Amino acid sequence: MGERRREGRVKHASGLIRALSGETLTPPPVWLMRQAGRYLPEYRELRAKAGGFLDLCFTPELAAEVTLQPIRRYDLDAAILFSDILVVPHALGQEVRFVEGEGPRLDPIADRKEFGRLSDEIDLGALAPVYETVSRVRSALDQSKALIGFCGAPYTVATYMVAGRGGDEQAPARLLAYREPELFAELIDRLVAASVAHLVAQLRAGADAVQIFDSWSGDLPPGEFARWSTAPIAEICARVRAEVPGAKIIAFARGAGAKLADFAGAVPADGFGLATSEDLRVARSAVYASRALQGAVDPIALVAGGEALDRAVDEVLDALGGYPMILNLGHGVRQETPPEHVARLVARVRGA
Ligand SMILES: Cc1c2[nH]c(c1CCC(=O)O)Cc1[nH]c(c(CCC(=O)O)c1C)Cc1[nH]c(c(CCC(=O)O)c1C)Cc1[nH]c(c(C)c1CCC(=O)O)C2
Repeated sequence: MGERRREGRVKHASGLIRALSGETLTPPPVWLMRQAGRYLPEYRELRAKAGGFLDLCFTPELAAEVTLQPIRRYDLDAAILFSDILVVPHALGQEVRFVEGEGPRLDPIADRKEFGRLSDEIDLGALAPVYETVSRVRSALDQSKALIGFCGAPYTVATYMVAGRGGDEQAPARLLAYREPELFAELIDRLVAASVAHLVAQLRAGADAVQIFDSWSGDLPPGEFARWSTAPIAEICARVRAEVPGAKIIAFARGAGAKLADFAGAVPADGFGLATSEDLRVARSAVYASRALQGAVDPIALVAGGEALDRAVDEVLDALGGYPMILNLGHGVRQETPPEHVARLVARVRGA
């Protein structure tokens, strides 16, 4: 077989997938949580035409365009599917609305009777436009770039399903977990199964990796964290891999802090996301050296820009460099971020 022909058949792995396979790359691959969104003028323009936020998520042509906007502008190493973690409760039959300027609103699930209204299984047909978006983006994206699919972790999604809203409203879910642990466990199990199905569908549609976002579990005390965050996420990883062997997975338990060592010991993910507040050197020593760490530039340093941003990037590169890493923020890009600061961050990472 000629050299040329062989080359043509080899799929060259992107930097993100190589880092998730345990390679140390200098410079590391870079992408940002919430890299698409309201800080970008081209997003706001398209959003104004799309109607509601969920309409945008469920219109493949537009959702694919929004996914690609930050790649065109910044040449990032990975695109993340434009969707939301709350499409899962939607596909389980819970009413989900996005109220302009206020965030998500759901019909809260406070007791067994309300839990009984949920579907037993996720309706993947209702999410067909999401998987079509994945395959459109994968065809449009250069092979050197990875496409990341995602879901919310069961605990984080449950906080929205129980409270009916976001923000600092995790108390209703925590109360339910203490008062009716069997009911809460059933809700978490329902979400584990739904998350596995949703992630497998994204991987089969062309996603190269998936990230599990646990935005709120960091606040839990260790015993509750082990039960409602670590165990369900570990189960999702194992069940996804049973259906898609070799699937690449990033687990982001935001603000796990000292709980990270046990979390990373129990969760068989390829990479672990770190929040802004983590001590990165402590985190590095707490996780097997072959697993990639991802993070954790302060999104507020990205708003500030200038030399403060350069320093924030350098500190992350110094703390996580020399091992497999992915440069990201410690949480999503904020709406007030000047778009040119993202270009500065990418240039700094690449040593330009
Ligand atoms: C908790 C959570 C949600 N959604 C998500 C999380 C986990 C990560 C985190 O902690 O931020 C995850 C998410 N949400 C969105 C993405 C798309 C991909 C990306 O660019 O990262 C991802 C990965 C788009 C979005 N999801 C949402 C928007 C804004 C919608 C708009 O344009 O009006 C976007 C771009 C809406 C959303 N969706 C959610 C909230 C609380 C809100 C309202 C707050 C806000 O508006 O920022 C739930």
